[in-house]
Amino acid sequence: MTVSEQFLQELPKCEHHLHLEGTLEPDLLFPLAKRNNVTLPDTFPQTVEELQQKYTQFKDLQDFLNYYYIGTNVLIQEQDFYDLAMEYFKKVSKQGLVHAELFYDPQSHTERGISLDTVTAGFNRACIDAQQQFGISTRLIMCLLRHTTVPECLDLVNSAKALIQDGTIHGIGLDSAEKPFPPELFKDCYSLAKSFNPNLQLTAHAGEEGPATYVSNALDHLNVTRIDHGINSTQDVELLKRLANDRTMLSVCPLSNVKLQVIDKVGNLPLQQLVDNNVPFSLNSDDPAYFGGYILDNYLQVNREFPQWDYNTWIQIAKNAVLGSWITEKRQDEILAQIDQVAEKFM
Ligand code: HPA
Ligand SMILES: [Zn+2]
Repeated sequence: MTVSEQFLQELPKCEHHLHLEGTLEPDLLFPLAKRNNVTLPDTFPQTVEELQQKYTQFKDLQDFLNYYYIGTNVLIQEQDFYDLAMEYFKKVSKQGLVHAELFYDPQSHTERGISLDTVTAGFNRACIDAQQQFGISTRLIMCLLRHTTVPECLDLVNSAKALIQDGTIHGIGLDSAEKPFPPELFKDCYSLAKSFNPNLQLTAHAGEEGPATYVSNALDHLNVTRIDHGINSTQDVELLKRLANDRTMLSVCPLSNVKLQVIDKVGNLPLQQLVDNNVPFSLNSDDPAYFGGYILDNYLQVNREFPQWDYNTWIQIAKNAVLGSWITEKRQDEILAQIDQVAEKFM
């Protein structure tokens, strides 16, 4: 028996794996290119329809990233970053999202001469407005691009010192092409960032295309307390026990995994194995403009392909997402109470 879609719509949801640059829909990309006089490469699709067609399938993570980084070129002014994030908040405010922890990739902008402060100011202003207008609480997570060099990442961390110290940047993440760049390469970058603020939270993409050892190495060498994707953790039973014991949450991205051909269908994700091993995970959209769905779409597809999950299973997933969020106990209690209210209504 599947649960009702109305229940999943109303269930208070927390998102932990969302790249703000990955919310750039084709129908915003082209107007921004025009507004900022940015010429896209000749080989890039020239219309919204052609671009949407391209987004129906990617060969792998790198194929997607090639489009993703071209897309970032249209973001120039502080207002562009604000508009981008606000479009995302408007959409997910209608999908039951109550809390969002948001990645952004400063190096994809600083390499084009756009300052870290411009990018962060635009995104942060949108976060403040999202709280006011939609009641969505937020955290910003600055990602290091693993295809760049360690000295470049150290420079970024140093330039972010004040933003890390004042908490504007709440966490550090690690993204981009995974397999050639194992997590331990970035050990010094993580420890430097943490030295700026002991309350800084740490996470990293691992075990998306890379093996389970990348997940263990991220835990051992980067001291992360969360793993992004992490689905290949299921290759290692001892690792699953460790994740369960330490309550290390995996931020899983079902539609992304299918679009990047990490898995052939959502139903083949090892989610039942995670449930059975008591490994906490949340369901997320990753780069929704590219992967064909926002957070609710991910919940709905998982429900269709895991029809054995009942209301209790879904409520536990929603609660694990709250408990894995980097928020105060007060905010956790608020969201947990909202979940109980919805549970009462449907069960
Ligand atoms: O899914 C992803 N994986 C790695 N890097 C990324 N950068 C944006 N999205 C992703
Ligand atoms: Zn990601």
